[in-house]
Amino acid sequence: MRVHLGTDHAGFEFKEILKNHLAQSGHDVVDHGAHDYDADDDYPAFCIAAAEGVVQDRAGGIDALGVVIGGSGNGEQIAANKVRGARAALAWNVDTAKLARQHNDANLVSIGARQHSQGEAIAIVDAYLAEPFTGGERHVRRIGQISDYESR
Ligand SMILES: O=C[C@H](O)[C@H](O)[C@H](O)COP(=O)(O)O
Repeated sequence: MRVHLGTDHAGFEFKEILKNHLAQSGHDVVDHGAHDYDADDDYPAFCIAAAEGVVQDRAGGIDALGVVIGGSGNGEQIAANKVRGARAALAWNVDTAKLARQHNDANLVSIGARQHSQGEAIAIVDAYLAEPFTGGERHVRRIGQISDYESR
């Protein structure tokens, strides 16, 4: 699977670790930055670029998901969700990561790197990437309602 990554300084160290982990797991990783540590950088552009990559890939039939990372994951989720077609979920444990795929078909997950040990955060991302959308009628209906609003 292709995995698009975006982070600010707060998630930079974890992003570098995650990038290696995902590559070793066989994923095709696209790093949208930050490419260098800068304590004054801003998360929106990195997260928007990651979300655009996911949406464009999926529209082209490529199996892709995204991970946006920051201190809390809050701003990163907000920024990613400004991209039309993005559904970014803030996951704060393995269960919420799985539910983001099962119920929401979330095409990005947002991680607060300051909220977890690196091992916990990797487990959250792995759980998110591995979990399929159930395709349940009620979930499809609800996601459709959000998409309808987005396209109006
Ligand atoms: O929601 C935003 C993220 O958590 C940012 O990573 C965080 O606000 C960065 O904080 P600071 O600039 O104080 O390192």
